[in-house]
Amino acid sequence: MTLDWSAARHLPHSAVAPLPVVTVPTHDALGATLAAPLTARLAHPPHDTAAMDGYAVTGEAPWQIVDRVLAGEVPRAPLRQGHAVEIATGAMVPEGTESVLPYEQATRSGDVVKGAVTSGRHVRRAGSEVPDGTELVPAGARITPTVLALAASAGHDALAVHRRPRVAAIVTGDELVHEGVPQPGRIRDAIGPMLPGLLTWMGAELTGVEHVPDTGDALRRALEVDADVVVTTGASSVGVGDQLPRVLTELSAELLVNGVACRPGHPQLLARLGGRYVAGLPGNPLAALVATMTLVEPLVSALAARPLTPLTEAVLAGEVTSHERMTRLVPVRVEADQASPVGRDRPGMIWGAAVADALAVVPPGWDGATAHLLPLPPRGTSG
Ligand SMILES: Nc1nc2c(c(=O)[nH]1)N[C@H]1C(S)=C(S)[C@@H](COP(=O)(O)OP(=O)(O)OC[C@H]3O[C@@H](n4cnc5c(N)ncnc54)[C@H](O)[C@@H]3O)O[C@H]1N2
Ligand code: MOO
Repeated sequence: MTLDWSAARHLPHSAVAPLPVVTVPTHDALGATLAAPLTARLAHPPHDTAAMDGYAVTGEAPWQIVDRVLAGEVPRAPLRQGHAVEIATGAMVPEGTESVLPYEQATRSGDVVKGAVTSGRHVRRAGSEVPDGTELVPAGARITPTVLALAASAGHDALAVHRRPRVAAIVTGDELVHEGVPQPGRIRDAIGPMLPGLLTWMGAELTGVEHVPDTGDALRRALEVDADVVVTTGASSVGVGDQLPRVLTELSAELLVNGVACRPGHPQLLARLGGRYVAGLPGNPLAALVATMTLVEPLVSALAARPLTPLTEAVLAGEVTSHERMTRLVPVRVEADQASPVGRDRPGMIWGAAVADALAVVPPGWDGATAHLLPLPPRGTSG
């Protein structure tokens, strides 16, 4: 049951329910999804606040300096005409304050200060930025560091969220080594080092990367890990050492995807096993990246109650040939709205993807000018 690439990418969204809603302390909510709109529990600023260091004043200059209020203090009395209170940025201004005169615009002589003010300047009025009860961020948004800052400033100690899906990675392949230059017949593990950053970037919480020998028993034991999703690498094809399809059949797993019509990455699969999902990535590193973006990213979004990540679109420059039956996923650099293939994109090569911004989606028979893009983690601008 090989699926068309686009259908395979959409399938986790239609077949997988979000993780249940839990309430977590705000400081633990980074990366989770808001299960309810984030609303302001208090006005912001909560009180009339000085926006500059200087003098809170009212009426016409000159003013007699009668007091000083620092951030965190409560003014001792309302401000009267002709009076000034020395004030710090962020401090609560006395009732009756019209404006704040910054030090730079003030002329002080003893306890008397003068200067030109515009009425209302440099005072942030209570609730002027956020009235109490305002809906700040809708349900379904990912809790980024700035959403977390907003939640805290809006008075939330706990948030109702769909937590980040917990993902365990299992790397198979008796030929793999994890340090140094491999001996003949062996190869360095490239996928184990790639998965943590990729999974974290897409909003999952990685529980660990386990290296497992190419035996059915070892794989079966490893699949018992406590996680929402188990991502396996290698062992997905039809070779004698390729245990995953056989083990999943023995365990009566429900196969949701078994093969995707794409190049590279066609021997990828998705199964439901007890309360967990198993995503099988092919062993070739570029194929594994394609499968992660095709099945795991939408699966993580679905479990986290987020919409399917929208694809961007760009003009596809250079010589790109389509496959007659398969969707090709081509590493490209993106500048303005133009995507240029970087080459070095054989299934066993990760070089091209390492210098690419996205994978261009080239459907079967494509001969258009533009293509959809699957963005990869940002790589900066180092060329
Ligand atoms: N008779 C067939 N053979 C193959 C088919 C097929 O349809 N019929 N499909 C080919 C395709 S396409 C791919 S992709 C691979 C998938 O193979 P597996 O998922 O079973 O992976 P392995 O056989 O274990 O490894 C394939 C290749 O990748 C290297 N590898 C594996 N893991 C890693 C890793 N963590 N880091 C770096 N490189 C890794 C491994 O040494 C092999 O060279 O099957 C084809 N064969
Ligand atoms: O997934 Mo394979 O070549 O399509 O690497």
